[in-house]
Amino acid sequence: MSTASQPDQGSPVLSARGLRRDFAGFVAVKDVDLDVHHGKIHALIGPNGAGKTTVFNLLTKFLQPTAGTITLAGHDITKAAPAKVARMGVVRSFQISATFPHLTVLDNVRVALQRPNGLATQFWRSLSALDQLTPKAMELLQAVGLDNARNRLASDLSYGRKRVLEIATTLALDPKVLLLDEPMAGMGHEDVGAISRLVHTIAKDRAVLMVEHNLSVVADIADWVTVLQRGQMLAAGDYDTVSKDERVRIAYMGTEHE
Ligand SMILES: Nc1ncnc2c1ncn2[C@@H]1O[C@H](COP(=O)(O)OP(=O)(O)OP(=O)(O)O)[C@@H](O)[C@H]1O
Repeated sequence: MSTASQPDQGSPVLSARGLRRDFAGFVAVKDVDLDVHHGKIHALIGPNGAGKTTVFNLLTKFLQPTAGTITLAGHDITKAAPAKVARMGVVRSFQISATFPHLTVLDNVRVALQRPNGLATQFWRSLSALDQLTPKAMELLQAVGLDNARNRLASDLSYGRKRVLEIATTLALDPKVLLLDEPMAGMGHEDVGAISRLVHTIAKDRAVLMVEHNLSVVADIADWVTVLQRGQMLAAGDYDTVSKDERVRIAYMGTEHE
């Protein structure tokens, strides 16, 4: 498709062209082009099995593409290792398991701040070294609205606030591109509103690529939407445009969204 580019946005931070991934002869992702821009939210949507997670894994280099190119700020990262890509600022938010349930909210963020690349927690630093990270950790907790819960154990937080903490630990890595994998999954109505506002705020300072099944959230906050079906791009454009696309309507027909 030729609709990957968003008009008048300047150069994309993260860009993929002709992305393809085969698994033992099965083509999970084919001919995918997408651009993720600073200050914008790009949503990747599509029915189950459409290839969204595979695209995420390709962009973060957890999977090597069978074909295609990926560039970050103009540098070709197609063959770069996951740790390098993370160090260059492409950070994927893993789900709640990325936080430590028996640490406090503050300690979770302090530990995240001492990680060099977000892929592994290194050995613990001394307490005094962690103390130096407290002001920055508090700044992050304030930004996401968790400062009043700083001394609570992560395991005691509500589901929605655990997701917020998880986002805070991801922000500790100061990503240029933040990839969010279904940030609203399992959320109640109130939490969806809060996380949507948070993602919207976060995207002011970075590029966000988000896989999200909740289409009203996509309608509210996504600047650009790519629709995948059976591994291929079905449509790309702003939400109004893609939601009116007959092929997209058919792809979603029979689901709760249409
Ligand atoms: N490691 C793998 N080996 C073989 N097939 C795979 C592998 N990973 C993904 N697939 C297949 O690739 C296709 C796309 O899967 P993927 O998980 O990327 O879709 P998705 O859009 O994220 O789906 P969902 O919304 O259900 O999470 C599916 O048919 C899946 O079975």
